[in-house]
Amino acid sequence: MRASLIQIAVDPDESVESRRRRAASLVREQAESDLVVLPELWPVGAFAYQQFEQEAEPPAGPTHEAMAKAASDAGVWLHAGSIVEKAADGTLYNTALVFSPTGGLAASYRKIHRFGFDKGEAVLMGAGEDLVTLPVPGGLTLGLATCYDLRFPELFRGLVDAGAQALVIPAGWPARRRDHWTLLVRARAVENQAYVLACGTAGTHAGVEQAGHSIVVDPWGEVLAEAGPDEEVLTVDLDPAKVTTTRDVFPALKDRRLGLPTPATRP
Ligand SMILES: O=C(O)CCC(=O)C(=O)O
Repeated sequence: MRASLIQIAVDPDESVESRRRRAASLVREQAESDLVVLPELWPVGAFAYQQFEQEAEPPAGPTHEAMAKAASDAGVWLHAGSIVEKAADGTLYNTALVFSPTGGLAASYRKIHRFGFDKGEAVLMGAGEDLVTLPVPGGLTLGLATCYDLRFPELFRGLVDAGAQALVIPAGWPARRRDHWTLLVRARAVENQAYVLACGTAGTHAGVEQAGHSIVVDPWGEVLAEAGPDEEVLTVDLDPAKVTTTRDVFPALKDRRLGLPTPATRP
C-alpha cells in the first residue's frame, strides 16, 4: 500500500482558492499511490483564527467538491486533511474528510481535542465526540485524529481497540514545538504497534512558523520517511502484514491490565 503525504505550504500571500487548486493538482499527481494525505486546515491555516468564520464551509462546500473530484481523477483514497466546517446550527468544527477512489465521502472526523486553551480553536469551535476508523479495502484500517489530539494517548488506544492499524494525523504543528511532534508521533506508533502517518504544513501563517517535518513511522517505531521544513510530498510503501507481525512477535497489547482499582474505588 503506497501512501503520499502532501506537506503543503500555507502562506498568507496565497488565496484560499489558489491553494485549493494547487492541492487538487498535487493530489492528481499522486495517482501511483493508494492513499494520499493532506494536513490540518490547509485551506485557511490552523492559526488563522480571525478567518475561521469567513472561510467556514458547509459539509459539502468548495473544499469537499474539489477534493472529491481530485480523489476520483487520481483514483486514490484521499484523506483531505481538515476544513473549518460550519454545521447546520452554525457551530464551527475542525473536520477531517476522507474520500474513496470514486470520490464519495467515506468518512469524516470532527477533531475531539481543541487547541488554544482560552483562545482560538478552543473557544471558536465545537468539539467532536466520535472516534472514527475506516477500513481501506485491501489495505489497512485507518484511525483518524487531528493535530493536538496527538497529545492524548487514550484516543489512540480507543482507535486501536476499534481496529485501527494506521493512525492518520493531519496537523498544523508549530515549529517551536517540533521536538514534541516527532517524539509523540513515534510514541503513538510504538505503544499502539501501528503505522502513523503524520502530515503537517509548511510556511508561516498568522505569524506562526510551521514545523513541516511530516513523518511516517512503522509499527516498530522506525521512521520510514521524514520531510524537511518546506513544501514537499513524502511517499512511502506500507506493508499491512507488518502490523499483525509486530503485534504477534511482541504482543504487548495483550498484556494490558484494564479495570484495576484506583485509590478512589479500592474498598
Ligand atoms: O499541541 C501542540 O503543540 C500544537 C497543536 C496545534 O497546533 C493544533 O492542534 O492546531
